[in-house]
Amino acid sequence: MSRKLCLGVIQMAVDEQKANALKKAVSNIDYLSTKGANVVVLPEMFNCPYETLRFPDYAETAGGTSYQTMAEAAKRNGIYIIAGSMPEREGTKIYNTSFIFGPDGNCLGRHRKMHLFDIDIQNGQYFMESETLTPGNDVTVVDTEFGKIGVALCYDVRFPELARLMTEQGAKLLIYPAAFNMTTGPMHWELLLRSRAVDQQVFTVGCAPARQYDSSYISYGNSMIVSPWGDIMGRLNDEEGYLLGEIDFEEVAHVRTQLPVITQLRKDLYELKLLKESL
Ligand SMILES: NC(=O)CC(=O)C(=O)O
Repeated sequence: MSRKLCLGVIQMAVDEQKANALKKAVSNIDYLSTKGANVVVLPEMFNCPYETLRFPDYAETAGGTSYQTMAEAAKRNGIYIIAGSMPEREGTKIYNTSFIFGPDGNCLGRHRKMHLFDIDIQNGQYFMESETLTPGNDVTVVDTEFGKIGVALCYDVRFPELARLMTEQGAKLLIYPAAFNMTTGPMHWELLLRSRAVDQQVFTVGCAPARQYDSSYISYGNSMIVSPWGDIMGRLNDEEGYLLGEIDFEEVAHVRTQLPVITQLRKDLYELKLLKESL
């Protein structure tokens, strides 16, 4: 019998001063830990403006200041931290990376955004992450005392294949640190998080920065937690704030027993294959 998990979701505004962003993230983490959170999630690029040309300036190697600050916060509070994402430098490459820390402060896993956000919408949002970023190649599922958690980033939520691969690896909660915008957010954010929850029969979580109208990329906000039935368990608006939600992993089995789409997959007719284990 698994224990219920108390999930904390932090929707914070971006601060261009990295030291301030880290301070704000830590004080929110500490606060949610006092409220009982076992797992705390931060938004995509929580320590950096969401602008491709600034990623190189803000990038750090794994083990850098931002990484250490998150590891220490996890250990001090004895909780799991899904550290949103940050620009990660390795050699000449920069990735959009989410580091995941356990209650002992050790890094349990790392997700490098697999699908880069390269879009150009008429009269709407333009963004080209590939101008400065390299995509990751690995599916990320980490084991916790509560059960397995899958982590992917923002645009990754649009790819049901990745959600299915995480689910096939046993994830019952899919966490997406993200930063949808004012073009795609109103159209697709809720739809995608609820779709991934329903098609994989898992909990899904989207954690976004708060909306700032004076920034070059305006986040939609609306961080939310969705149940395996597709119900919205908690949702913020556009301002800074947090969500606390109870995640009962037993609920996944409960839903799948009543509506057994996962076991009804026609694997005799089609399959989804991971072609490369790791690059
Ligand atoms: N910012 C993203 O990666 C994705 C996004 O905003 C969208 O898919 O829309």
